[in-house]
Amino acid sequence: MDILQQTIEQITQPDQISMRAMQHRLNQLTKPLGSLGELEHMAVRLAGIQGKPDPKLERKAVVVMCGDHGVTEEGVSAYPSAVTGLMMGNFVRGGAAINVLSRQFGAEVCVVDVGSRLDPTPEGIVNRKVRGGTNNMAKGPAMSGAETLEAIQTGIKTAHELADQGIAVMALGEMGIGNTTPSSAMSAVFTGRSVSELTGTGTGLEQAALNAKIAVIEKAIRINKPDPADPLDVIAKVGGLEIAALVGVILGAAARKVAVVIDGVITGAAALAAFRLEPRCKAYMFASHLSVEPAHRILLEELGLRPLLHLGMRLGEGTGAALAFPLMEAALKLTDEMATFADLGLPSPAPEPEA
Ligand SMILES: Cc1cc2ncn([C@H]3O[C@H](COP(=O)(O)O)[C@@H](O)[C@H]3O)c2cc1C
Ligand SMILES: O=C(O)c1cccnc1
Repeated sequence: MDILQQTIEQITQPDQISMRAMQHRLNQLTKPLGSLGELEHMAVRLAGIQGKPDPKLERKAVVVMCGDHGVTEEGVSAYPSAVTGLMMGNFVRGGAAINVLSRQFGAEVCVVDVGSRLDPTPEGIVNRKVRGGTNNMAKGPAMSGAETLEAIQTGIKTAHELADQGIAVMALGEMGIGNTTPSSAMSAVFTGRSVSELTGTGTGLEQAALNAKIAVIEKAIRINKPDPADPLDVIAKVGGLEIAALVGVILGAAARKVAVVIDGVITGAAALAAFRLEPRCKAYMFASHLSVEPAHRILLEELGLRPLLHLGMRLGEGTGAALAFPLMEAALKLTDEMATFADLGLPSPAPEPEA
């Protein structure tokens, strides 16, 4: 059996008993029932994911998957393809936005080269290059089926390595100039919505260039005919290497009972692909923020996930996802440190959980 199938079969439902225990604890705390809103849902979900009534987030990581895109030759990004490699150097030196946020929140940054054009892969970046960039999807499939599987396996392997190191939550990030194009294409194929409704300006295209980007995506879907019912076919034909690797990270993390935080539209497209491969992985996903890219809202709706933050961000790298770390930590700290009604000598306002 291949690694992908094995991983999918390892994904189970979160632990209901731990979730009930956490909900019971929340109900005893000195606050009106349910008044901590999403923070309460997060605490309950983390208990279920970790299978413990007192979940912990001692170690956190941001996984930044990097890949280049052949479709950039169609002028779909406001920036040249070489910026992918330049930013990879920036990640190593600690100067990118994601480095700053990770330092602030005490998270590790794991940068993986799955498919950049940069050669050699700089020291400090995990070299798991499947190939140096995809083919131009406006002319044919972005990748072969074998390359897609290899990139997904890279993500699974990365998730296992991080889980082995004791990482309790993985924020998903990516770097790949042009990658809002495959993300919109995948979103259109998976949801059946129109490309024009889903596609945004990415790094900042002008209106004429946005119209051209929409036409390129429509052409890629027309000529490749990805099968909406076959997520691997969709990723191969109109996806990307780093997007495939992110699908692997999500499935691998879910198999290891580790929470994953979705970032913007690119990680969102990977999340919907992972969900279509195995719906049970959704129980391990958290949505961090709502990106400016129009497809992101549709992707999160399709997944049934509510974003925690609305900051008008459109950066990627895992920056929105990292911002969820302090909120998750706040949720758990509240459940650990708040007094209960019993501490005040008052009766509990909530019924005991069922045995
Ligand atoms: C300097 C710079 C840093 C970035 N960090 C993330 N992205 C983001 O922008 C790219 C996607 O947008 P598009 O599809 O329009 O190219 C991805 O690399 C994404 O991570 C960046 C883009 C730039 C220019
Ligand atoms: O939604 C995102 O994360 C995003 C949007 C534009 C460009 N890069 C990333």
